[in-house]
Amino acid sequence: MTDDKLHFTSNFKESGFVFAPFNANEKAILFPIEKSECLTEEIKIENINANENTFLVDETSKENHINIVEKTIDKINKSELKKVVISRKELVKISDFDLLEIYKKLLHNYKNAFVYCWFHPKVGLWFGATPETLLNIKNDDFKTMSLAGTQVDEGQIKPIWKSKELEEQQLVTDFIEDQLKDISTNLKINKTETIKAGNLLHLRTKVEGKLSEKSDLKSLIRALHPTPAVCGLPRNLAKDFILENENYDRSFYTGFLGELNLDKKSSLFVNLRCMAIKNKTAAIYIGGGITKDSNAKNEWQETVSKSKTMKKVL
Ligand SMILES: C=C(O[C@@H]1C=C(C(=O)O)C=C[C@H]1O)C(=O)O
Repeated sequence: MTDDKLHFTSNFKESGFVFAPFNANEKAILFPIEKSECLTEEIKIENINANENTFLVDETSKENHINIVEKTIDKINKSELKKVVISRKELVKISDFDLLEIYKKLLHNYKNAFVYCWFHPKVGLWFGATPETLLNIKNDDFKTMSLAGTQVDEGQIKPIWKSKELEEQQLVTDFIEDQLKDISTNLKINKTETIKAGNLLHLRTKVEGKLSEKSDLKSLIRALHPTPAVCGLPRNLAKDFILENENYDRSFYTGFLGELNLDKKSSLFVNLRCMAIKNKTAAIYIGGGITKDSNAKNEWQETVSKSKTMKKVL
């Protein structure tokens, strides 16, 4: 960027790079294309040190997370809530911080993720390696996905998914279909498949369609974000529950980021497997979907597994 001012999107008709928070009522930051300089550089990623550090479990965070997950399961059993994504933030001290080294390690380790490093002097420094596309759109043809359900990749040839994960992911697919049916045509829901994201496996269903003439990019983004992959169902109830109970600010985690209206294309990703760096401390953000069939200890373990995506490069 050619200045350090904060710019925001107003209607998603602007061009540039967008960085949007989880809370869709808050403004999305824009690096406007007319104030940006695009440089391309090839990054060599050989000689990557593959040492894995060990990180101690913070027992207080563990207890807090288990408590809030139990409260969420209870709420789901007693209300019309079907799913809520509960997350937490874990602080990790970094001894020798090297921006380029971290970025190279992310690229090296997560070949099929959208790997990014984002900085604004008034907001801070973020890194991520996300497996989830919010939206790819060219002219009016768009692609999105339903991504949910998690298990650790132990090299299993044909992973077996329990009904909890299958149902949880189906909720996301049904939500996406429902949200898109009035603003699109030619909607196609593909077969559900297993994908690998770092040390984890997820269930993914690709969805594609054509944006209706009477609709626009803003309504498409609003229809999708936040999906129940990162928020819950019903969306507004889940969002209120998250804002009241998570006890911390998700800020840009589970928001979205990417290129907006460049050459008639937008490529937006859900901000997952990410961290914000401040004062030699990384704040790693991790969460998971809670349904009536969740087990609080397993949900804690799932966030520990997800945190390894970022810990591996620190
Ligand atoms: C919320 C996160 O991931 C999301 C939740 C998942 C789940 O509950 O199984 C799986 C993939 C993502 O949609 C995260 O990584 O922090």
